[in-house]
Amino acid sequence: MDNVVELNNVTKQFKDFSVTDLNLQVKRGFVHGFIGANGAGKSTTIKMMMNLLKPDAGDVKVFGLDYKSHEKEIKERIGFVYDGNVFFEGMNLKDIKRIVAPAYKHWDDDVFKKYIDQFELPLNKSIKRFSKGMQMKASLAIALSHHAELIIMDEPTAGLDPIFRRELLELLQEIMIDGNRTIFFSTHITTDLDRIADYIAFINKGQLIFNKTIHEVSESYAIVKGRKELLDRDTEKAFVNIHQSSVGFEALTDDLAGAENTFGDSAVIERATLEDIMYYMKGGMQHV
Ligand SMILES: Nc1ncnc2c1ncn2[C@@H]1O[C@H](COP(=O)(O)OP(=O)(O)OP(=O)(O)O)[C@@H](O)[C@H]1O
Repeated sequence: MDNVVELNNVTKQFKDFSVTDLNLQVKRGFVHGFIGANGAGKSTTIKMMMNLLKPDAGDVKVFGLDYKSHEKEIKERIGFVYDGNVFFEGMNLKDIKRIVAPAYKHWDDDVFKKYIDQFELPLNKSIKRFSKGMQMKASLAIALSHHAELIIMDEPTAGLDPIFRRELLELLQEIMIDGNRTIFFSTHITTDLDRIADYIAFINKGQLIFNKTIHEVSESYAIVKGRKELLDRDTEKAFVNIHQSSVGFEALTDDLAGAENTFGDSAVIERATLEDIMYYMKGGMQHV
């Protein structure tokens, strides 16, 4: 199984924040969700994947190639989707197509037309008058029209209404059917991932906490709830983080089987959602 993206020991240092020694592989043919709280380093990481930001150390490989000698080839094979000012402000989709199409070897006018119709996008309206959802659709239509093998999206569902969010997720599922495409997208709306992601990478304060299949995540992480007496030096080792009250505790474990062994029926053990994991990982020891 080959990796379409490989980040090896990647570090980027800003004044008050750093992404540190990041190792991340994205496998071909899967939907990979990238989660983390606000400011965790998702956009910074994605920008390094896109060569919009240079790492201070480590290396980035996309399709097994590096940007130094293969930038054009890599960019041709990636569709980068985000809602910001992707295009020149005053332009409409017709103008943009005229400029963008010749830049891609595999541009397909029929596919472009198909998505413009499907997304009900006006060709003659200035992009700056598009809503957030329309900008996202326009950006996605372009990525799909040049047959991008890897679609990278930075927060594609943020700020979208629930109906369009669901439509977008369905569309992403549809475009995965041929088996050769890969989607990597960041989000903090973790419920989106339950629907479509195969892999989840979780970044916290600039450090990668895990990169696992969604199945592995649900087989390893759990919330344990019980009486305070159950906690001692040994049993506490099972937990990533514990929230205590005067009588009881709730804690996150990354070793579901171990916790079941330790606590048996004396505690309530529930599968942890991605939101639970993000929440418990955010701080140090806390009290409820
Ligand atoms: N060019 C820059 N110079 C200095 N600091 C930066 C720069 N870009 C990002 N940062 C800082 O890096 C941190 C991580 O930002 P980043 O945008 O990667 O987070 P994020 O996980 O994408 O967050 P969000 O979900 O809020 O978009 C933030 O504290 C941000 O202020």
